[in-house]
Amino acid sequence: MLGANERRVAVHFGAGNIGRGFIGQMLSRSGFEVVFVARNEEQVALLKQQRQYTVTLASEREEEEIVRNVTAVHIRNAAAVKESIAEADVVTTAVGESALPHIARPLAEGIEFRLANHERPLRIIACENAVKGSSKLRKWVYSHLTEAAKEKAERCVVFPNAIVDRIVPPQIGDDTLGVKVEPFSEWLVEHDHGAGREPLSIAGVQYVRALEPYAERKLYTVNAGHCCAAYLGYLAGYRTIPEAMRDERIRRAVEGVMRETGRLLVHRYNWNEEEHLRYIRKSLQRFANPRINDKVTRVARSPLRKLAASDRLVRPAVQASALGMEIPHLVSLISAALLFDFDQDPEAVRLQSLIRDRGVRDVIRNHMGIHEHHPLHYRLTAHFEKLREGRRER
Ligand SMILES: NC(=O)C1=CN([C@@H]2O[C@H](COP(=O)(O)OP(=O)(O)OC[C@H]3O[C@@H](n4cnc5c(N)ncnc54)[C@H](O)[C@@H]3O)[C@@H](O)[C@H]2O)C=CC1
Ligand SMILES: O=P(O)(O)OC[C@H]1O[C@](O)(CO)[C@@H](O)[C@@H]1O
Repeated sequence: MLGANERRVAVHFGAGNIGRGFIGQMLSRSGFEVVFVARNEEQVALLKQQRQYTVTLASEREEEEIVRNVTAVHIRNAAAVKESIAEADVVTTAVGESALPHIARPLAEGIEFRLANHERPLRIIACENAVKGSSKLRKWVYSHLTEAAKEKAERCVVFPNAIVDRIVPPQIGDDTLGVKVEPFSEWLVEHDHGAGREPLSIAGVQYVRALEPYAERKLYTVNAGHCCAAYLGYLAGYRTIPEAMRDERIRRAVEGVMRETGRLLVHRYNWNEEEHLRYIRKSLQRFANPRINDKVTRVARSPLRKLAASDRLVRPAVQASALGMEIPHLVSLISAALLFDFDQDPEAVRLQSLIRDRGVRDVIRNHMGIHEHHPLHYRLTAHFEKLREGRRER
């Protein structure tokens, strides 16, 4: 892919599951030297020392790939972070949506340093489960830039939005850097007109002119369906997603949610129904993969983020309801999400304290943005109460 003396550098913020298990792997495959910016001291030391790690597929043959030409710098090593950004052709992130504001300052300092030296094009791609994650990151980064740097950045730095899809659960075992991942993967990036150049060639990346339909397809199908297995699985007492998916009642509910959002998507984008059904079936297969030991509490994590008006649950429910579509499975799923009370998840603890202190109607109105006069408000409240009662009686 590269000329003999050509060196290409990618800086990736967050050496976690998707960072090592997907983004780092693809960047390394494409011939980039990958510099992880991480906050875990042990990981930084190991990446610097070993310069490689192994990605194993959760498939029958458990194929392995060595991801080479990687290194790391600690997020607090400001000078090293700046220098890496100055050299980079692309910067990616997978730190979690809520951590984006925290990496904005080091990123902005790196951009200022870079722009003082040269104006080569730079792409910054947030690979988070977030609606328009790169645009949000751009706003935070710009809040730290001087006016002069902003002006230069307008000319040569772009923030194309992206979606990434691969199930990568937290890793178990002794290999601190190794990652086990599902065989499926998808990485879609908005075509970056901004810098006025050819999009950067990265293995596994598909460039699209309009990201929104794909983003909604992923959010409303894979993410909503996966959540359904997690929240219903949690209430039923299952530990892992594959265990929950073996419960026929839950499997049917997961499929029901994806069919409801599917009707909405097919209507909105005029898609071929059969093709979308194949996507749903593929998602069901992915969730049930017995080789992925994925805990229900991981997939259910951060319920306040997942219950936000713009996210995977409320947004399709409100859109479908506006079109007069029946959505009983989505209503059950959202009600189950409101009952997620895992005490090691800070957002679940906060959610439960909001419900306790202010009542569920307040959460539905103020957090989820569904007002009392909306038909969904009553249905959600009633279903939540029914589920809560059933749980008390058990
Ligand atoms: N794991 C998965 O299956 C998928 C995850 N995603 C998205 O990718 C993002 C990351 O998810 P995971 O990899 O699962 O989480 P993770 O917790 O394994 O990785 C996040 C990493 O970011 C690091 N981090 C957080 N704040 C930081 C900071 N200020 N500076 C430097 N590093 C920082 C953490 O130390 C951690 O290593 C999330 O937005 C998630 O929604 C998207 C698709 C699939
Ligand atoms: O829970 P989050 O942070 O949105 O991200 C993880 C989700 O994204 C996925 O990886 C799908 O790409 C699922 O594993 C999971 O539902």
